[in-house]
Amino acid sequence: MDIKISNVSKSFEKKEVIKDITFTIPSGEICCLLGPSGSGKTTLIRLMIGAIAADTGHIQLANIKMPNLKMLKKIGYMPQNDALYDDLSAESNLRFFGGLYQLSKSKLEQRVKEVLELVDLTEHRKKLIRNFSGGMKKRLSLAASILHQPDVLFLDEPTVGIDPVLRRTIWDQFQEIKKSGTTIIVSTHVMDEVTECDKAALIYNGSLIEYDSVEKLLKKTNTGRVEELFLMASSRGGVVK
Ligand SMILES: Nc1ncnc2c1ncn2[C@@H]1O[C@H](COP(=O)(O)OP(=O)(O)OP(=O)(O)O)[C@@H](O)[C@H]1O
Repeated sequence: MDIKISNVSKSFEKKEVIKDITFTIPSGEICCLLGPSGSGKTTLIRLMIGAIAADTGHIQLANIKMPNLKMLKKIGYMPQNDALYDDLSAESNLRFFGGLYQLSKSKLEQRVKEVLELVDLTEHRKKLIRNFSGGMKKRLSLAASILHQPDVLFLDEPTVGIDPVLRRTIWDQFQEIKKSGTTIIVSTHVMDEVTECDKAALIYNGSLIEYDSVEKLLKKTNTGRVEELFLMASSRGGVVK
């Protein structure tokens, strides 16, 4: 499912936090959103999933204008802060989310089993979330976001607080999900994650300052190093043409 963002602007309390952004994410690609804290990445994701509406411009997922309730079943969203129920077990959390997506009972049980295996939490499925570590919560959030096999998956800083070994495992899972044709949008501050992506959108102070394949963006830098992309995203003046 491709995503077209056309001249989108959004203000909160008269402060414009997304400024006339236009770009298209092709179907089946992984696109990362890079930018310093407060640059507007989460707001852009919330606009794309239809959680909030743009003030001007529009967003289309597979040619359907957002927000659109019917699209919810096709979207997976892993928020920055885990939206899990502390007093429920891992599998009860998944069943709850599966109910929201209106999966049939048999499909739900099959998917709960599959996603728990994928994120390596099968043996912890009966544990309450309040007894989970941060990394386990992240993995369960990921499992919840892919339970209904979405066509497009939005991941807001999915590996914050996760050790490098687990991060590698999680990225292997993203690459597997991509192979099934799912489009993935991920916001990140982690250097090595950028090279896992097909394209990168550099966002600074609510504006899109660069959008291209990671390969081409790296060629535009002086050093060819990912660090420089972060510097580009952190300072408009740092853009190398
Ligand atoms: N609901 C809201 N009401 C008012 N201001 C908001 C709201 N949501 C976001 N903002 C403001 O919009 C700007 C962009 O925030 P956003 O969370 O999108 O940035 P971000 O790039 O995701 O940051 P981070 O990397 O720290 O998560 C910030 O100045 C933030 O304070």
